[in-house]
Order: sequence, then C-alpha cells, then structure tokens
Amino acid sequence: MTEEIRKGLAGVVVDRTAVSKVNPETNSLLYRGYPVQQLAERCTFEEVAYLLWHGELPTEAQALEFQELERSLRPLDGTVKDAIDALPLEAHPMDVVRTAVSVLGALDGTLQTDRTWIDHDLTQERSIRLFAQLPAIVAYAQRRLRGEHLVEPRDDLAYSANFLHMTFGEVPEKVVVDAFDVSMILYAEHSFNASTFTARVIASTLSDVYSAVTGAIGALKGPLHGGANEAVQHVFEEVGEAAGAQAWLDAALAEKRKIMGFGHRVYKNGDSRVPTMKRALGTLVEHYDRPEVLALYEALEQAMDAAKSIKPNLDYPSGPAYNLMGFDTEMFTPLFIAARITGWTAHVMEQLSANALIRPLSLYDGPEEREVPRA
Ligand SMILES: CC(=O)SCCNC(=O)CCNC(=O)[C@H](O)C(C)(C)COP(=O)(O)OP(=O)(O)OC[C@H]1O[C@@H](n2cnc3c(N)ncnc32)[C@H](O)[C@@H]1OP(=O)(O)O
Ligand SMILES: O=C([O-])CC(=O)C(=O)O
Repeated sequence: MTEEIRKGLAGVVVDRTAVSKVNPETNSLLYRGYPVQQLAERCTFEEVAYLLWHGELPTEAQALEFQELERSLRPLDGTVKDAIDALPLEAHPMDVVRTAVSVLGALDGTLQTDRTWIDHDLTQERSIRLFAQLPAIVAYAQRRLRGEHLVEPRDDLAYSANFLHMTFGEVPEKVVVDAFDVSMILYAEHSFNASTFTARVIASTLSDVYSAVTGAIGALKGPLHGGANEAVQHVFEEVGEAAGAQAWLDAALAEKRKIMGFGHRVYKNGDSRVPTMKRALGTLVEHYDRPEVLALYEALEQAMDAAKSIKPNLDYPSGPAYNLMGFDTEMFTPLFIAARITGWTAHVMEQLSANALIRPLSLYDGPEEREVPRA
C-alpha cells in the first residue's frame, strides 16, 4: 500500500468546525457567520468572545450578565502572582504567561473533583476565568519588565480600556483603546491554525482546558505562528527607515531568510484581516504623529510584493501597532494569547462536543528489524 504523506498536514481537512470560516478565494473570514471586518467595526471584544463561545451575539441582558462575571474575575490570583514573581526577570513573557496559565489550572479545585471530563459548562466557566485573568497576567508580565508594581483592575472599564489601564497605569485616549480592541477581535479566531489544532489535539485526549491552552501557548510562541508579530518589530528596527527597505530585503532574500509577517499557509493573496488592522495602525500613526512607521511599512510591503508576490499577514500591521501603543516587543505575542484564548476555548468545547481522539499515522522509514547486539 502506498500512503500519501502530506507534510505539515497542508491541504488536509481533519474535521468540521462551526466556529469560523477562512475563505482564501474570497479573502474573507467569518466568525460564526459574521464577517470579522463588521465585528471589528460594530462590536466590542467581549461581545465577540461571547459570540465565539455561544454561537450568537449576546442580547443586552446577556451582555450585562457576562460583563459582571468577567469584571468580577479580573483581579490577579495571589498564587499566580507569587508564581510569576518567582520567575527570573529575563524569562520570556510567553514563558511567564504559559506558566501562569498552568498554575491557574493547578489551582482550580473543580479539576480535582471533575470526573465527567467533557462537562461543557465547566469548560465554559474555566474559559471565562482564563479570559478574565489573562489581561492581569499579561499586564503584570509587562510591568515587571519595567520594575513596576501590579495595577489593580477597574470594574468601571470595558475589557480593552481596563487591559491598557492595568498595563500602563492609565487609560489612553479612545483612539488607542479602539485600535487595541480591533486587534483583539482580529486575533481572536482563525480556524485550524497550529495553536488551535494543538489545543484540539490535547482536548481530544479528554484532558482539561487549562492543559489545552498551555499547549496552545507553546505552539503560538514560534515565529512561524504568533511569534511573528514580535519578529516583525525586530525587522522594522533592523531596516531602520523606508529608504533602506529595498536593500535590506534584497540582502535578506539572498540569504534565504524568511521575512517575518509575510506569507500564510491558507491565504495566498493576502490576509483578510490586514486591511482592518492596517487602518487601525494608520489611526495610531496619526495619533502619535509617526508617519515614518507607515512609510517603512509600505516600503517593505511593496518591495516584498515586487520580489516574491508574498503579502503581509496579520502580524505585520499588529507588531508596529503594539509598538506605538507602548508595549515592549516581547509582549506582542502574549497579547495574541489574550485574544486567541477565545478561539482556542471555543474549539476545545467544539472538539469535546463531538470528540474523536486525534491520532494520525506515520510512514516508518527507520532501519529494518534487526537483532540487538547483546547476549
Ligand atoms: C498569525 C499567524 O500565525 S500568520 C503567520 C505568521 N508567520 C510569519 O509571518 C512567518 C513568515 N512566514 C512563513 O514562514 C510562511 O509564509 C508560513 C510558515 C506562514 C506559511 O508557510 P507555508 O504555507 O508552509 O509555505 P512555505 O513556507 O512552504 O512557503 C512557500 C514558498 O514561499 C516562500 N515564503 C513563504 N513565506 C515567506 C516569507 N515570509 N519570506 C520569504 N519567503 C517566503 C517559501 O520560501 C517557499 O518558497 P519555495 O517554494 O521557493 O521554497
Ligand atoms: O491560520 C493560521 O495558520 C495562522 C493565523 O493566521 C492565525 O492563527 O491567526
């Protein structure tokens, strides 16, 4: 029998999903049927989280109930804070956040008594807890890099305004909060990407949602996936200014370097989310009066298009946007975690609702059977 190997599972359909639809032909992305561009324009990130989990946007009463619950779960758990404080300051924030999520799992008393494994309601409760705790964890990870103390959450603020307040100690102007909220919505969900698939593999063994999310964070960290938003900022710093983009790209391509923030496994004619995020970046460029950032963005984009016809992915506009907002570069991928927690957990619940253990086959190409050379 000849088995066909599809390296990287490229082009392989492994299951159904009703969470989102990525359509490279029409360059569109739907969350539960709604175009992500409309969601970014008309909804808050909290509403989008609710949509991803429940399949419908919340009614006013449901939104209020969700808001109260989320706000009540915001203060950073004391044991998680102690665990973070025990880590070296040099630890990468992705490792800090991954550890904090794992600690939250170990602290969750319901895991000790839960023997039903696939209890949807419990997984949903844990998902909201993770959603509400992640801003505190990520904001604290940023603050300790700067030798600053934890800032307590404010329950009079919506998710994004509170996130920025906990990070910077103040709420920035609306244009910044809005750009941040848009980035959270765009990063929330993207079908069977590497980290979501990791979460689904872990869930398929009937493990718990904290374990699935911890594994997903590990998958997101790599620069071929979420780590690219951080890598884009390094590229911008290496290139320096728009005038140097062409020469930098020629040299990088001659060295066969992958250009971070460009290319995608599914989209081959551009990422559906980029125009919306580029607009958000544009508002920040205007707000902070940093036109040189957009000039460099466009110079490198055009040079890459001319050289390879490869278009930017979402990490390309997000990197410089987070830089303008004032985040340290190592914090960019942790921000992606705070957004993608919604998609990951929606997929974990979907996986559990129609589970099959994920266990593919491999084609063995090692040595033929042989004798162990020992008496
Ligand atoms: C939110 C996200 O996770 S989006 C993805 C973020 N990741 C990045 O930005 C990292 C840079 N991009 C890449 O490495 C790739 O485009 C990936 C990993 C995202 C997708 O890769 P794949 O679908 O496996 O395509 P693959 O890597 O085989 O690329 C196909 C061809 O395009 C080239 N290519 C693709 N992306 C790039 C790039 N960013 N820079 C240079 N060349 C590239 C490859 O070298 C390859 O060329 P070849 O056929 O001559 O060997
Ligand atoms: O879909 C992918 O492979 C990667 C991606 O863009 C995402 O996870 O947002």
